[in-house]
Amino acid sequence: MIRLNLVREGGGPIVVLSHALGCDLHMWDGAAALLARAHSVLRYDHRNHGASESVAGPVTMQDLADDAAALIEREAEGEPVHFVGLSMGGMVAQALAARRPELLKTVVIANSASHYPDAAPWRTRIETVRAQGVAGIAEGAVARWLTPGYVATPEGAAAARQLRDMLLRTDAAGYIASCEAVAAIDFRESNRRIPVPTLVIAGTRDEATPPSMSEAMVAAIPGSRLATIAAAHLSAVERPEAFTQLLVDFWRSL
Ligand SMILES: O=C(O)CC1=CCC(=O)O1
Repeated sequence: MIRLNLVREGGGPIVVLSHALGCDLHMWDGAAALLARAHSVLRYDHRNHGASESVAGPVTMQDLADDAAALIEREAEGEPVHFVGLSMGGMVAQALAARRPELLKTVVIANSASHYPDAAPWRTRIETVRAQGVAGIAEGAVARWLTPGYVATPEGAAAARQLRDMLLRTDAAGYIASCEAVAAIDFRESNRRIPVPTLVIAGTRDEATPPSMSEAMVAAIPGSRLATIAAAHLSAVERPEAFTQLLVDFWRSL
């Protein structure tokens, strides 16, 4: 079993937070503080990210979902959890919900995709990281993550700096392996078999995973709902109050 770094805070129903590519569990600092008022919030670093174990060699999204399943089995001790994944975390959520639904009470897939019709941008990104390290893609990544208007505020500028530092701490080989896993996803069929109540969240200003990708997931996942947030790719960072309110409203509505 891969050793995953985790933080657990608060008390109540368990909410597991799964972060984006090139981030770590601190991506959730704002949202976790709000959720921990009434929930037991468990956030973790994916393998090859943050303070979790680095594993040499290729990785698939199913490997990341298996890591999350092992974590839930150990930490939740049989209690199904609310699983919230953003971007790559949302891809883990899709894999987990199709293969291990018994572990989940609900699933939230935010700013994510079920498939990339064109893998060429991922090949370019991988080549850039091979040549220049993660620093070579840092500026572009942060520009996709937050809206310029938010970054122009003192709070947004601090968030942008924190995210950039997070990305720069990510090991290049682990980042490349994760990009390969992201580029290869195809949940278009398995999403039709997700039996868990599902909320899909789209950022209206998200150019990395535009709202059309969220609409495609909602069309595939039985009974799923779509909500939108006026934010770029890391909606939970830019709008933590709006993001967590959507989660709470969704859970209350069931
Ligand atoms: O890094 C990006 O540009 C967008 C992204 C796709 C999957 C993920 O986690 O982030």
